[in-house]
Amino acid sequence: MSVLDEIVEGVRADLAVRRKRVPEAVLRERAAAAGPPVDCVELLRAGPGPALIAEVKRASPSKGALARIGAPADLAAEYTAGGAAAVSVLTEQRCFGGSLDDLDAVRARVTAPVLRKDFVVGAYQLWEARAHGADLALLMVSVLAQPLLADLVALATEIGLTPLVEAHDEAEAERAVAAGARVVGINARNLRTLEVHRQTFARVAPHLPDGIVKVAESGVRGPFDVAGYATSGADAVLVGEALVRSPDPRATVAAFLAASRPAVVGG
Ligand SMILES: O=C(O)c1ccccc1NCC(=O)[C@H](O)[C@H](O)COP(=O)(O)O
Repeated sequence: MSVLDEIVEGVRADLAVRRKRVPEAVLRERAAAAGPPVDCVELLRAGPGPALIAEVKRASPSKGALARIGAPADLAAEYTAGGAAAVSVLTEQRCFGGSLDDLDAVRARVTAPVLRKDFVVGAYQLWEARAHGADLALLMVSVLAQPLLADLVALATEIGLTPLVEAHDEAEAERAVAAGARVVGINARNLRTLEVHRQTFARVAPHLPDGIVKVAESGVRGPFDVAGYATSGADAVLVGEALVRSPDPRATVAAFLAASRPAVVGG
């Protein structure tokens, strides 16, 4: 069984417990009462350089524990003070140490759009995301059969979430677009081997039609990697580890953004 298969198996088990505790009908009511979501499509490509999506990530299967994040809301506030356009919150518990409590805390603190980053396998988790105030939700092509992927893209959009549809290669990128995605993430991390190949974005992005918002995900170690993704045409870059390990996340976000902005002549 691959790492991804193991993660998804755990997600399904945890989901079964939550479904019993909180019926979908309750989530739907809470989703209706949640604040209005932000349409993130335009926001992510507002430019001049790529937008930065800063991630609250406590741990990962590839690296184990990454950072003690006592107050995810404080971290998110530092991210947005540094210029992050959106905050990603990993809510998967077993491998990433995240939770819906983290999502709630971040939502309550920042006005920037919040991405629920998890391994979504069905509609329940989208209702959950909206009920907890998320504006975006991750959908992974590698986890979902095509008809379900298309259904979830449609449902997410209908209930006010912007789906960030994640692909790892050209075939998955094609499936993301066919499913109706307007925002496609290209993840440099092979989720079966956990190896990171930063050149994946430059290879796959040109296969996406104009008008699709292109998000480069994973593998940023420093400003040079953000600049590299910008040069390859990324509208947005999603960064986790480098930010949660930083002693000054606000300054690191600002430095990453500065590295990818076109120089201002005479400014
Ligand atoms: O991060 C992992 O090890 C990982 C393993 C298996 C599935 C998903 C995983 N990460 C999720 C992500 O996509 C990243 O958290 C995100 O792109 C940020 O990556 P990074 O900046 O490299 O922390």
